Amino acid sequence: MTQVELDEIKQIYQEADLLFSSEQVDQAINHMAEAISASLSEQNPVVFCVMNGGLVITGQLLTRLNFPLEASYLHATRYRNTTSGHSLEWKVPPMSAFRGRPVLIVDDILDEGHTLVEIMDHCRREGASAVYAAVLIDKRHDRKAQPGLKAEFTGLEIEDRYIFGYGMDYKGYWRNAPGIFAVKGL
Ligand SMILES: O=P(O)(O)OC[C@H]1O[C@H](OP(=O)(O)OP(=O)(O)O)[C@H](O)[C@@H]1O
Ligand SMILES: Nc1nc2[nH]cnc2c(=O)[nH]1
Repeated sequence: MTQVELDEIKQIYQEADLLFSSEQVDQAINHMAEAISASLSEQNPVVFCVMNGGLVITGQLLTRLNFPLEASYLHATRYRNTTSGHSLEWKVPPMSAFRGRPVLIVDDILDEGHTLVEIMDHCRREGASAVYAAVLIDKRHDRKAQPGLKAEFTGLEIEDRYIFGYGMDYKGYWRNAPGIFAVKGL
């Protein structure tokens, strides 16, 4: 990456709109953890982090889930560090056995939802006894892969803008941003 490109990355952060502070996100994650615990604490689930974007929300959720579960990951990408979606590319299939067990898929964002639908279908085909999804963010628009598509557990809803922070990237950067930010003009 050139200095000019790195300067653009810094400028994106400086000019971005803060949609949710880290305190607000923290509260939302607490609520998600309570709802997930109420549904799954007796189910012995396998929890899959969807890399890369799911990294932060999965880590922050896991320490709030105080019941027996196994944590693992899978890696699928549709945006490939750009700001528009393509077909889903599987980089790593689910890395733990889950046949006959409930599965919880954890990701940062349900945007159009093609990513989650494909991952959940895959888990069902491979024999999960039930498949649940938890997403930190649900984006409000009418381009969902299926009308009315929702995750079982959702942290926050946002307007239809391109966002970064808490695992979500801008051109591969700012997954570490401590809040949910919208890119100026997008
Ligand atoms: O609902 P959709 O429109 O399918 O988009 C949501 C997906 O897009 C992002 O992943 P991305 O493909 O950018 O890969 P990443 O996890 O490496 O950022 C995000 O982490 C979700 O997995
Ligand atoms: N970083 C990021 N990734 C996404 N994947 C789908 N929608 C988005 C978004 O708004 N931001």
